[in-house]
Amino acid sequence: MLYKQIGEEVRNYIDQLTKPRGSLGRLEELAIEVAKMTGERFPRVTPPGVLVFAADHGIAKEGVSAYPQEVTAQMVLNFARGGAAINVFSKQIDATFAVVDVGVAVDIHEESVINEKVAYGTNNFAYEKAMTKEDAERAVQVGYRQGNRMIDSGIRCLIVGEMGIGNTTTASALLAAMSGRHVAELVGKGTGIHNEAVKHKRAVIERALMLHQPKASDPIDLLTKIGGLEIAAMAGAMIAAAERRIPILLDGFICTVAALVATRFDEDVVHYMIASHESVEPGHRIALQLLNKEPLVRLHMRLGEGSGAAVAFPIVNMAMAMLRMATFSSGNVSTGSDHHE
Ligand SMILES: O=C(O)c1ccc[n+]([C@@H]2O[C@H](COP(=O)([O-])O)[C@@H](O)[C@H]2O)c1
Ligand SMILES: Cc1cc2nc[nH]c2cc1C
Repeated sequence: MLYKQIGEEVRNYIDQLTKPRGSLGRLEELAIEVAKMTGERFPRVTPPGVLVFAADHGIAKEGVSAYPQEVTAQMVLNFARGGAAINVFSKQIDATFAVVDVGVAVDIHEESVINEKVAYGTNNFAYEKAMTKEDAERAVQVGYRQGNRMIDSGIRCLIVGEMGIGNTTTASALLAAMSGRHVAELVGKGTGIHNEAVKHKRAVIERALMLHQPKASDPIDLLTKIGGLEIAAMAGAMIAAAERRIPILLDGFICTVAALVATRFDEDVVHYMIASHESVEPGHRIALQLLNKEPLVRLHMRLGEGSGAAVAFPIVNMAMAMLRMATFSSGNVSTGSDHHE
């Protein structure tokens, strides 16, 4: 559970720093939140860790993505060679980076890719269950193990990213099931499909939900019927981070849906999450609302990989730096009157 007392102490301390009370806005709240998570009065979020899980989706066969399934494996190789957006952004924030194959449809022959393949992609959930219960559990455990491994290496903030052609369809199905909202409200263009294809994507998801009737409160039932292997692993990694009191910086739509799945395993995990950005994908706003999180930035991004979280990370880091300011007494600055708010 959270260190509420330390949070209060940090709140009072921030009011002694040499600035008008409340003038650093959300940064003040971020410092208090991270202090409550970590139990530290001067928390550090560096170095951050970026853990990308990749997997394929049988539902891609329904023509719901703008790109072919092979792109998942091709992008995994690109991550391994440092050519993706998340590689460039990770370097920029001095992050520890790792990519895990938890369910890509082909074998990946690349040493730097962690091989934790649970299956060669999921089944097409338009017609059958996405995976077995055992595979859903295994994928969560992969994430839990890899999350712990990354934390063991010394990271102080976890960014969980993903790569998986078709995964906005999977994430939309999961979100519709968990939220009870209409698919039409939350479905979007993913990698960039046209309006007619969005209608088709919506119909595919609606039919699949009718077929499977997943239980909204049962994460293994959700993952088994309409889930994704990388989404399961992301949930597992978040559970590990929360247990270890490591702040989790959420990324976009798929990541935030994985976060919701994680809260279905353990509702306390939500207290360790910080929302980074708001993706263009319409379901993202809904998923963030369900977690009761306000994003730090809106940059019209819709890439995934952990990229939005990496972009927002310096803001979180800046909030921790704020705590190193002088206080009114140490800095010889006069305090204001009692008339301020
Ligand atoms: O993070 C997001 O909000 C986001 C929004 C749209 C697309 N993506 C990425 O694009 C891929 C899924 O898109 P799609 O159209 O194949 O379902 C997957 O690899 C995600 O990382 C990610
Ligand atoms: C090229 C490409 C890169 C990605 N990164 C995350 N999802 C992606 C989807 C595509 C198509």
